[in-house]
Amino acid sequence: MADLSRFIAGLPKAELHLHIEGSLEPELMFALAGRNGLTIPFTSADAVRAAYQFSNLQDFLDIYYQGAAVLVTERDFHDLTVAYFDRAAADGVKHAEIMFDPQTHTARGIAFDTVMRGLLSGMADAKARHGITSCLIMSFLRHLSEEDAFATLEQSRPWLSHITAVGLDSSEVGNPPSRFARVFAAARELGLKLCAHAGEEGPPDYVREALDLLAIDRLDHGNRSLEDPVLTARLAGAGMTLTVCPLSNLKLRVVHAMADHPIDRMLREGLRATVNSDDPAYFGGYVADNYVAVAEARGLGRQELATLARNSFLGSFLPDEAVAAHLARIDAYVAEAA
Ligand code: HPA
Ligand SMILES: [Zn+2]
Repeated sequence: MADLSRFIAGLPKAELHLHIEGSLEPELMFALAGRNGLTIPFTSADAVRAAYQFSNLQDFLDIYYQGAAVLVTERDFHDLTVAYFDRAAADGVKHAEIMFDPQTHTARGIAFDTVMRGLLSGMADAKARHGITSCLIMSFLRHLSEEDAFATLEQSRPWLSHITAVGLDSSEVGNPPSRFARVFAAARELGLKLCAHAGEEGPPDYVREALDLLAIDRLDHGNRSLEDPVLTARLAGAGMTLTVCPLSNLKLRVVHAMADHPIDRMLREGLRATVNSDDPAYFGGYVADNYVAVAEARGLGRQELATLARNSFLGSFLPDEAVAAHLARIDAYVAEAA
């Protein structure tokens, strides 16, 4: 397995499903709380980690929004972003499309501009230090109203040249994509790409709504699509990218055991599946750990791992020439490793 881990770490990859707030490690959480004069209800970073036991998505979200409350200044968002990229660089990430949740911050009185300045300076730092390219996906919290999402889209207007896509995250069941059809249409009018979490806990119908009512460009998670063969064939036929997050699936009990993870079934069904970390500080691993986890549990070999890495660039919002260049690097890497 050491060989396969080394192969995975060196494999050029894009990360397409990463919530930057979900990369907040407990140590940084404590440091930021101290810097900002805030108290957190834990005595140590280890105690924070010990509390990360979830039985479903909502359990996780409750603790995740609480953790994000230590992010206050532009420097906090910058430091968070730099820490993610330093870790991602070690995992062979060459490009990352990062989700952020402005409403988690603006609801606490943090200015939209503060969030944007911190994230963008961290991304510039990552480009300079590691050569990693990146872009931003502004995600709407689906437990909040359509009106709130529209207000967020309005706030983002001065920053639109720095935002590539919108997303839809938070509590899925009971908050179907249909609630956000109008705000997604407005985002599309503004030239933004569209992503949505669907089929993580929600039924295949939610995935269908994301396709038919939101006209998404990319599907986040999508696991439960497999319950519906017609939907699965449709996703495969459309070349829809699924941003699958194995360790997240395990921690949030979307799968009962990694041995049951459907990543190889997805590939066999012709789905353009990718592997991502979602909220690595909460789910126990960054992107390479996710590749290793499915490789071990499902017996994936180098060819399948390379397919997953190729899919990550094919499913990215990078221009065609950049995608082609990354694919050529993967081919060269696989040939050299053989
Ligand atoms: O996996 C997730 N699902 C929904 N919302 C989220 N916000 C952060 N991570 C997630
Ligand atoms: Zn997610």
